[in-house]
Amino acid sequence: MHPHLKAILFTREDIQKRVSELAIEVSKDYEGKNPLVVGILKGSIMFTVDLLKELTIDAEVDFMDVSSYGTGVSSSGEVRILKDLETKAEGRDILICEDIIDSGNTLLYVKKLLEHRGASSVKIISLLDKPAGRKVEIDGDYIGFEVPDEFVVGYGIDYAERYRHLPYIGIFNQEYLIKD
Ligand SMILES: O=P(O)(O)OC[C@H]1O[C@H](OP(=O)(O)OP(=O)(O)O)[C@H](O)[C@@H]1O
Ligand code: HPA
Ligand SMILES: [Mg+2]
Repeated sequence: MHPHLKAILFTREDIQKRVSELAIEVSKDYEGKNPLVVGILKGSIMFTVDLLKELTIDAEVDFMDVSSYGTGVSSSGEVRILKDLETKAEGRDILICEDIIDSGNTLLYVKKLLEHRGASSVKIISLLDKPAGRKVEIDGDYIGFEVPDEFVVGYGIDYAERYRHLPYIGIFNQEYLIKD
């Protein structure tokens, strides 16, 4: 385990197993459709790629980069688009692919935006859900795991851009917070 973590929540194997289960569910629900999977950079990189590899339906992928955390551990509430989709959302069945739903600010913003652009349907898949963090009303349609009210990192998820490379997900030890 990385020395800056307090505990491991989900091992590489736990994640692989759950991603496969989610891919089966998604493939069944989107049978005969050609969904646009929208990965939200950067936290969802590993999840988006691993999920795509296991889908048994035709799917396309595109990415949006949105950010609201900076170097802190709580959402600023202000969501900024750093990179927009290259694909037209209009008329598409969109599956937003996220790593974590915490306050809900990011997903509420992205979901509303894609609906506004005329998507036929917009659903959310998130590997993690932290219900205790919620500040706005939004739910995922597919959730991998629920997590406690702790700051988690690994498998794409960062604290101040660190720990994304870890193949497992754990609880960040806040003794290692960067103080400025
Ligand atoms: O529900 P919320 O409180 O909005 O938090 C969830 C979002 O915050 C994190 O992204 P961040 O803005 O840190 O950017 P990153 O994905 O590049 O790390 C995470 O990857 C989610 O996208
Ligand atoms: O628990 C978290 N960890 C890392 N990034 C996050 N963004 C929202 N919640 C979290
Ligand atoms: Mg982040």
